[in-house]
Amino acid sequence: MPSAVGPIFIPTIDFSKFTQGSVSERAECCELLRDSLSTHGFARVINSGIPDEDIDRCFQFADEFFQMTLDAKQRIANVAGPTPQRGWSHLGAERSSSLYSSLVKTKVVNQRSDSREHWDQGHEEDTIFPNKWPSEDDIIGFRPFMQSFYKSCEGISLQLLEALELAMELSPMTLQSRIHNASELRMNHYPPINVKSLHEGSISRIWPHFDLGVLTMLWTAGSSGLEFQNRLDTDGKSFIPVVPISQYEMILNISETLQRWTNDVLPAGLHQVTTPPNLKGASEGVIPDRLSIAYFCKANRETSVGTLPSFVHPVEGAKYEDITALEYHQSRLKTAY
Ligand SMILES: O=C(O)CCC(=O)C(=O)O
Ligand SMILES: [Fe+2]
Repeated sequence: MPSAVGPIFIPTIDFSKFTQGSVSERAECCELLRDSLSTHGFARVINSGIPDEDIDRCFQFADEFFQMTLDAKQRIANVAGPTPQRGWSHLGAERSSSLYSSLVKTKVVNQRSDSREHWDQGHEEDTIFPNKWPSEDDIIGFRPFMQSFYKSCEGISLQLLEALELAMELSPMTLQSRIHNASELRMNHYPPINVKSLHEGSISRIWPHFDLGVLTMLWTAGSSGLEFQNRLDTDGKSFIPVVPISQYEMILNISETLQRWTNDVLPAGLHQVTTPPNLKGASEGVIPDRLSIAYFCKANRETSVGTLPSFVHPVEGAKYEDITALEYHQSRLKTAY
């Protein structure tokens, strides 16, 4: 089912064709996924396999979480720095613009901040970087629900990787076997903001950036503002607004690790959250609150994020050196604080 995104058509991919379809539907789904991801850096997916009511519930919890008192949030504050993020990060804590400028080695534009607070959660069995849970008195039922939502996302992310392995004719488990315990679930809250403040240029909801992991699965409850770099544009300066066709649509993007593993065959999708299309030309007005949920499927910490043997170019070799995922993430994250 094609859907319009500005002048560019991005197919909406029905993932149930992969999980429940015939042999030919499965193959077609894998190809659509690979083509959308390799052309645009992202794909639009429906019927991901997460029940709609769980997505609704997760957004309700996100709403409750960010409405907790400042004290309750501060008790579970993330310690800013290069270690995997856990707990609550205050408005503007992470600077996505520095994350990007450090990668492409452009000069950091000072004072560019993100008008966003967020919550990060790791794998339950991660004893090195344990989760920081709010108390049951502050938010009832949050922990068991979020633990089970994380597990559902983990299962879907492995199915998506399996589909990519098939589409790219990789040996089974090439990608899946490299994922274990380091993925992260994030909830973002963007408070209401004046259009004027966004247009002025020092604040964005989130500045253009790449995610660090392998793949990101994102839900935005149908709200707009998310944009991906338009790669079909010759100077690469324009962005494609992504307005979901339903509140359950999942936006899938390629992140830095998969770009490295595939030696740039699947380049990461540059994205940002900014003024929604209907307010682009406005000089006045307030953009309402926005919530999003992102599951960052990440490589196992000890796994190399260097080019995988099957992607090493026969003449030019590997573009990306062997370095563990933990070292890589830490070197990247320290630029964002
Ligand atoms: O809120 C969104 O739509 C995108 C969030 C995002 O890019 C991120 O958390 O890395
Ligand atoms: Fe992102």
